[in-house]
Amino acid sequence: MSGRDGRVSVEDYRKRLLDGLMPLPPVQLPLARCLGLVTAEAVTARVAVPPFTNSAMDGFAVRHADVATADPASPIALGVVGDLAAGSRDDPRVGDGQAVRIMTGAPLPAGADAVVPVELTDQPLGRAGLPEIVRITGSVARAANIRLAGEDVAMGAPILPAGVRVDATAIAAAASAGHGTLLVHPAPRVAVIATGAELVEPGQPLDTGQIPDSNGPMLAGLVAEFGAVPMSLARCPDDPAALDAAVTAALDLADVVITSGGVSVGVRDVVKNSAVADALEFARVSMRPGKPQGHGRLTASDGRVVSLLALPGNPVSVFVSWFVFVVPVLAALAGLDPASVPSTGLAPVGTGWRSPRGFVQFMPVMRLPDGTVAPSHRLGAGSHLIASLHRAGALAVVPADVTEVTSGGVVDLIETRRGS
Ligand SMILES: Nc1nc2c(c(=O)[nH]1)N[C@H]1C(S)=C(S)[C@@H](COP(=O)(O)OP(=O)(O)OC[C@H]3O[C@@H](n4cnc5c(N)ncnc54)[C@H](O)[C@@H]3O)O[C@H]1N2
Ligand code: MOO
Repeated sequence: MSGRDGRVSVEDYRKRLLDGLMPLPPVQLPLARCLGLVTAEAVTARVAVPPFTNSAMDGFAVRHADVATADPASPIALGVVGDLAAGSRDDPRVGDGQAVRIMTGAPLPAGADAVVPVELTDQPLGRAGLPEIVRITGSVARAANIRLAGEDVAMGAPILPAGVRVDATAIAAAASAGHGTLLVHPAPRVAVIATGAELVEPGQPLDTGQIPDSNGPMLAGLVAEFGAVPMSLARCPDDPAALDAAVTAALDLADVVITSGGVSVGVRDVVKNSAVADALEFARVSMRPGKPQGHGRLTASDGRVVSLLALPGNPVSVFVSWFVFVVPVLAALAGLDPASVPSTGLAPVGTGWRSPRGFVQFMPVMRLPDGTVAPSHRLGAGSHLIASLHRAGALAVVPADVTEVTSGGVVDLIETRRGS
């Protein structure tokens, strides 16, 4: 199914990829397996946080009225009637003229309405026997050093909305509010197929016309960097039957299949010449690099619908296509709003460059010490410049009607570096 592919804008092509794409069916997972996944329902507190009123200090639980006038010159002596450690189930009562020794996090005993830190008593800091009498050498306000039950979050109050990525603090919130599991969308599983008769395993000697496969390892790395699950990495010669077999195998493993190469107008462009192509739509997207693209939805043997994204072969085109098309697809499957990705920004331009009219240009740029950006390679946006791409921390996005990016102006960015 080759022939003339329709010309389409970046925005319209992205819409086609996302049209009707639903999040993966949610699963209930233990908290330890939820990191990076997206909540599939709103989470409310099963228990109040804190679950009971407790002490914020190591010291003595007292009646405020008893110690209101205490100071170093006229300490107030109280009888110690109990000793509460965190986790203690004892239930002493503080009466007039009495105190209970208490540790941070222990439940406030009945009758007490303030906690005096040990520093404002005659007791030694750290390990010490329980005294019969404590002398309070300074006053504290009523309710001082007390953390009220539910003052962080009341029972039944919202903890996490649906549709947010679970990070470490979200896990802590859910745990503290009584949850051991969360209903989340699983991470999309991704299979990668690099096509091209010229490709050899990285590190192997090169015969005439051969190049190392860099797209395959890069895509597998991006899959992992973006919290999806790399399932398989296949390399496929320019043989349509081999590609069809590789895609059939990938469909059974993955929620998304990504191919690189073989989507242009060459006589051997393998993706276009395969039987799989009958289920794909090919387009020339008004962007540079990344112009030739293909996509479709295929059915795995178990009936699941799997998105296939057929990216062009040029390595920088693959990298650009990842951010512009694959990241929103993965976000939609993961349960996120695809419009919220990739992360973007603005930067002043240090060194300007030219951009082709009629195409959105994605220029790999690096940040200079003065905070401005400049192309990360002297040859600019060449789609084959893979060995220098790691120097770029972002892609500058130049609108289709702009032909010159000038030093001193500003430019939109897609941030491409993660975890730093
Ligand atoms: N007559 C035309 N020729 C080309 C056009 C066009 O419009 N008319 N478009 C060019 C553009 S733009 C791109 S992008 C490429 C896309 O072509 P394919 O998707 O068919 O990709 P291939 O031909 O298979 O490979 C292109 C290039 O990338 C290298 N490559 C491929 N796979 C890998 C890999 N896994 N690791 C490293 N490098 C890879 C490959 O050797 C080629 O150099 O078409 C242009 N041509
Ligand atoms: O669109 Mo191609 O991806 O410019 O190199």
